[in-house]
Amino acid sequence: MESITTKDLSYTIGSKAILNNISLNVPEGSIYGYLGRNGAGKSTTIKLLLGLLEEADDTIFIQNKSLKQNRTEILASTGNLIESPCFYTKLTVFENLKYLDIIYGKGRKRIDEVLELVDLHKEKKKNASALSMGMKQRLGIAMAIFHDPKLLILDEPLNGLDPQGIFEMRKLFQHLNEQGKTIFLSSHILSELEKTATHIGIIEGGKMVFQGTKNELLNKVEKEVVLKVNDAEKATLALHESFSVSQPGPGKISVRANDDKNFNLLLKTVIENGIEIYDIESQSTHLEQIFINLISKNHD
Ligand SMILES: Nc1ncnc2c1ncn2[C@@H]1O[C@H](COP(=O)(O)OP(=O)(O)OP(=O)(O)O)[C@@H](O)[C@H]1O
Repeated sequence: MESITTKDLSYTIGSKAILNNISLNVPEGSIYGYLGRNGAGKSTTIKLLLGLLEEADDTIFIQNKSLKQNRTEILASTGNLIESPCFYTKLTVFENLKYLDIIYGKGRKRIDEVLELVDLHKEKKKNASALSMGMKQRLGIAMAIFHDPKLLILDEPLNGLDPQGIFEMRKLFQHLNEQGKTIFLSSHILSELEKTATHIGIIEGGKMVFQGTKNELLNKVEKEVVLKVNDAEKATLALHESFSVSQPGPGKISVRANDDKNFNLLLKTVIENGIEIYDIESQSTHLEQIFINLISKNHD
């Protein structure tokens, strides 16, 4: 089942198209990273998903239910964190959760459970204002998950955190995900999502330019293999039908291979043609480069 689907979601402000036919498919149980540069449309999408902006048509479905028609029920099973965490700075960590318990009536056990989950039990007596940035963000998550929602929607939750804070948040996302929660989080930094997300959606200029599993994105990684050989001409001839080959220097050929099988075929072809290999250098395209390529294609 899909946790979130949008069917050609569009949004305009005045005459400006902010989102253009966004069709999200967020599988239940996934950690879905929504990636895009500043101004790409991530926050607008999230505000629409949370009913904070009103969509013109009936195009957003959460757990297969129309958001427009089941807003209260859907929001009751959703937790969210939009940019900075929301809590009372003059109350302690415990008091902030106690306050939520007055609203939800989940009991003391739930407060302890949540404190344990976000690893803030040792800080429960501290004033929220005295927490480190990472701890504040974790308190924000604690507030968002207190009512035990199935779906968490987080806008740039790693923004401003130091490496340790990012590491702890990642651990927390994985832990929450193992507990069955679907996590939809946005970021403008691919490396922030690369380690955490199971699925990735990339948005640029209000349009989706990629959506799929992280492995599908990783499959776009190309290896550039440089071989030092005894006969570069012969190697080029043997490979040119199946590969894009160039000769970067004397006795060297450079070949692009887009997956492990391709790499294996490349070496097999060279060896079967009786060419001697003296050295192999292999360099993968960085995922950031793939992101940039996908984005710039959209501008062509
Ligand atoms: N109220 C508004 N009026 C006019 N333009 C707006 C408004 N809100 C957003 N926009 C424009 O819509 C586009 C998308 O903005 P949005 O905040 O959704 O992007 P984003 O991907 O979340 O970027 P950021 O990470 O910078 O917040 C931007 O060009 C922004 O300037």
